[in-house]
Amino acid sequence: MSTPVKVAVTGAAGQIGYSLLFRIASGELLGKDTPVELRLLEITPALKALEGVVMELDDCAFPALAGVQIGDDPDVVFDGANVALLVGARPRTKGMERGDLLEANGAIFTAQGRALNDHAADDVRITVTGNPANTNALIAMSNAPDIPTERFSALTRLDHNRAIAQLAAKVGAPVTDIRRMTIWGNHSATQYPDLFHAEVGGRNAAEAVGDQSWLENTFIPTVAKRGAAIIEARGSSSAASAASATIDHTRDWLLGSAQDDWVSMAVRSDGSYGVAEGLISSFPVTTAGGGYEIVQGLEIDDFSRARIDASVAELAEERDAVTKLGLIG
Ligand SMILES: NC(=O)C1=CN([C@@H]2O[C@H](COP(=O)(O)OP(=O)(O)OC[C@H]3O[C@@H](n4cnc5c(N)ncnc54)[C@H](O)[C@@H]3O)[C@@H](O)[C@H]2O)C=CC1
Ligand SMILES: O=C([O-])CC(=O)C(=O)O
Repeated sequence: MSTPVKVAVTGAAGQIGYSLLFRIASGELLGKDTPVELRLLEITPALKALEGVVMELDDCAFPALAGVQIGDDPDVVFDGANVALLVGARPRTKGMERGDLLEANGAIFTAQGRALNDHAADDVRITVTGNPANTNALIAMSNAPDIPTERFSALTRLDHNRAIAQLAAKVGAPVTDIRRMTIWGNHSATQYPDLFHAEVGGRNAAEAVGDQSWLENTFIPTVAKRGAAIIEARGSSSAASAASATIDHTRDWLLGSAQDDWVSMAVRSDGSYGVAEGLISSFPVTTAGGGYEIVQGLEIDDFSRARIDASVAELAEERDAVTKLGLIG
């Protein structure tokens, strides 16, 4: 058997962790033939619960699971990590926006950015799921000067998957018919799910829908506010779907995404589409060989421009707020 890939997961005893760990261990992240060593980080009071989760992982006798280590010290848990899934953070509750978590969760990502910088493997790739995900990724990246900036990403794949599901239901097509969905901007209520470049069975999705009012007044708010709707219905924030999207995002990044399609990832802006350089903003990207490229050359009309700009403005505000808090230099 080859050397196990070390996959670190933070917040491993939480709701998302409870779904995510089992899917990684069963081979859904890296394939059933790639051995995985899990490195699980929690805060000290949650270690006992985490021990219980590890007992359950043992009890699954997953063939690809080569080992599990747990701990509360990121310097130890991240040692040699090839992949880091930063999930651990306080989730929002009813009535909060994700941005309300900036201060509470920001401190976590300074410490974890530093620990990754000093201890992770040279090829580490980092996915931030913990909210506010884009700005937490920015904080981690800013505190890890030795890790190339393109190794940091934040999760907007859940929004992307939600947008696919809503569109598929509207046009009565299977989700497999939908390609080239894009989420632009922040993983927040300002995000812009874009139907003008998406396709249904090869046809432009906005044309296939043929209903600008639905697109504007139903589709965009439904996708953008889906997280709040789940909290309202379930009493706690989305977990299994967030774990599933974390797998989709990271698997596609590591192993490559489908030809003739693209995925949405929040990555460091290089200035593409007028998004201020340095912000972690969601773009359409293609992935191959463990890297990504922002899809270039899409025409952005005034409707889309205004929505992208609004979400990017919010990201700039979040960046300014965490700069004031001293979380980034
Ligand atoms: N980007 C996205 O699409 C989504 C993001 N989320 C976010 O993911 C995060 C986790 O959500 P849940 O698992 O539901 O929350 P949870 O509260 O069930 O679990 C979070 C876990 O993180 C742990 N934790 C807190 N501080 C930590 C630290 N410094 N190091 C390691 N672990 C730490 C907690 O002890 C807890 O076990 C939240 O911020 C939530 O808002 C949730 C859904 C979707
Ligand atoms: O809405 C929340 O707080 C959790 C989340 O990020 C989502 O479900 O998209």
